Amino acid sequence: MPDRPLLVLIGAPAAGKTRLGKRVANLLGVPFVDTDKRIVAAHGAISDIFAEHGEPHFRELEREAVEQALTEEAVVALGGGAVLHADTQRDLVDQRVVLLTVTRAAVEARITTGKRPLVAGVDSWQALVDARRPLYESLATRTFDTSHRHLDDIAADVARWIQENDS
Ligand SMILES: Nc1ncnc2c1ncn2[C@@H]1O[C@H](COP(=O)(O)OP(=O)(O)O)[C@@H](O)[C@H]1O
Ligand SMILES: O=C(O)C1=C[C@@H](OP(=O)(O)O)[C@@H](O)[C@H](O)C1
Ligand SMILES: [Mg+2]
Repeated sequence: MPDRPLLVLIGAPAAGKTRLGKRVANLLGVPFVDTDKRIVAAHGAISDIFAEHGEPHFRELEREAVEQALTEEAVVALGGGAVLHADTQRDLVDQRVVLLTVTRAAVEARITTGKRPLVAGVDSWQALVDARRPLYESLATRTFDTSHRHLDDIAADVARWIQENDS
């Protein structure tokens, strides 16, 4: 059998995919792959890619990173918009996909960095999430909400669920 992720994390910007994914990988003793981090390492800052080449170019770079990550035995965190790519939607159908959710109220304190070109503030975050919600939900095997609990506790729940459903 070819290698595949133990888990793929999807969901809105600042839902906690990157931070939670790292913790779950540590608990399971497997590598952690964040597709955005790979894009930045290979091509530079995401805001610069958007500014210089536009979102469609970023989505193609992202697709390459996702395609590679889906061949690795790792916990994989995708960028929030990676699921917009039709090939990625198709590839996620037979993966274990966890959707992370967060409320508007809880996300407000998390989106202050300016590192996400599509998220200028909480209103643009909300519009983006409203548009994507059906897609996120259709791809998810399970959903965990990150609004009110510590990441360590949520990561422990996710890792336990994977160990109980090991296939
Ligand atoms: N459960 C949580 N409680 C408090 N802060 C959180 C929680 N989950 C994520 N964060 C914070 O939100 C920010 C975005 O997290 P990150 O993992 O980068 O999200 P994503 O990868 O989904 O965009 C980080 O500053 C992180 O510390
Ligand atoms: O939702 C999106 O379209 C994006 C989310 C970001 O990742 P996070 O979801 O990890 O913040 C990053 O890939 C880029 O800014 C675009
Ligand atoms: Mg992230």
